[in-house]
Amino acid sequence: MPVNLEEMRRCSVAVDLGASRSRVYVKDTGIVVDEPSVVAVNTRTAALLAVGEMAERMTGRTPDHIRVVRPVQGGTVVNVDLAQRMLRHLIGGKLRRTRIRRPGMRFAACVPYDSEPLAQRAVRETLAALGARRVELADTLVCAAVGSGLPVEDPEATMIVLCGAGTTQVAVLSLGSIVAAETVPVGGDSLDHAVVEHLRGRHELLLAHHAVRPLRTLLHTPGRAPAVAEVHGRDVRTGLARTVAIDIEGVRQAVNSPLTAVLDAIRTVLRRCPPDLVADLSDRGVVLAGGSALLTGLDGLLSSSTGMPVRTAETPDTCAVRGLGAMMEGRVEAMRLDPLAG
Ligand SMILES: Nc1ncnc2c1ncn2[C@@H]1O[C@H](COP(=O)(O)OP(=O)(O)OP(=O)(O)O)[C@@H](O)[C@H]1O
Repeated sequence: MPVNLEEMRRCSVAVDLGASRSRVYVKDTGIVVDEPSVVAVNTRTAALLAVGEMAERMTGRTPDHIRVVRPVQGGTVVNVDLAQRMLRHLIGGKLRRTRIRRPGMRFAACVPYDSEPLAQRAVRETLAALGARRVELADTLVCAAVGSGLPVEDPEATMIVLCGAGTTQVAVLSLGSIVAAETVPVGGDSLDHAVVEHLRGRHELLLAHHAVRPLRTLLHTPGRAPAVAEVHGRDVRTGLARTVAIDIEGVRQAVNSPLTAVLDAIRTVLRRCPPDLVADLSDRGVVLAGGSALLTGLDGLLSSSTGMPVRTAETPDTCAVRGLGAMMEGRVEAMRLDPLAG
């Protein structure tokens, strides 16, 4: 999906609808929304009870008549109605406070490079309900590369690994387009799942998904992390609350295991690239973006496994929406490839 930079410059609101978080960037203002893509609904009345952070805090704690729903999965809007209502609440009056004129508002949105036409239509429909007269779409990978400060329009290769909640996308870009790309269904959610399964198998302890987050901060480079940590959960057999001392190295190994799919994806993309571009990459290395790029030690793991330099983008979680914002604000110059005369 080639990005039309001319059309992008006419947009005033950029949206990145992620499985984990939704982000909205307003031209010349910056990010105005960065909240979990979660809604809580009363199943009896269909009323929306909470959105964003508030709805996420309700996960796993609701009575029968309240359902916590994620309207976006794997970068695809799976429930257009709830996604519209969620965004309307998250954006609220924020656009009114900017200089954006409502009639004729143009939106830009990023979608996975391999998204189906139906999935693209779902994004357009979602944003139309917010008053978008026109929606320009761009590849999330290209947006994240721009947001990471990569010179994507240059005739040199850049590699980006975008680690989200549900998926990881790997691509080599050159001249503003994707040369080769691969997606694997491994992201922050599967890493959390691996930790939960490890504790259930090794320690017979059931851990709530939100309780995994504090454990991540312990996964520092070997040598500096504590060897053991105390974790509170529920005993699998008795159902009673229990505290166990867990071995951090075991947790680290459990997290590393799904990451082999990411390494395979990197190798596949490299194999599909022309040798000249692979040579560029051995100098330039790989840039990690997406929220899961914040996982401590991920850059070191990928670097030691691929032999290439790996750096994590600055604020990797918001790269994609900031990249869209840079395109809207005209901060990305396309390389002119006009046909030569004669
Ligand atoms: N400090 C951190 N350490 C490790 N993982 C983190 C950290 N902060 C966020 N994450 C993980 O990053 C993921 C969210 O990343 P991101 O915001 O890029 O996802 P998304 O764009 O909503 O998802 P997707 O790209 O799959 O649609 C979550 O799984 C979250 O657990």
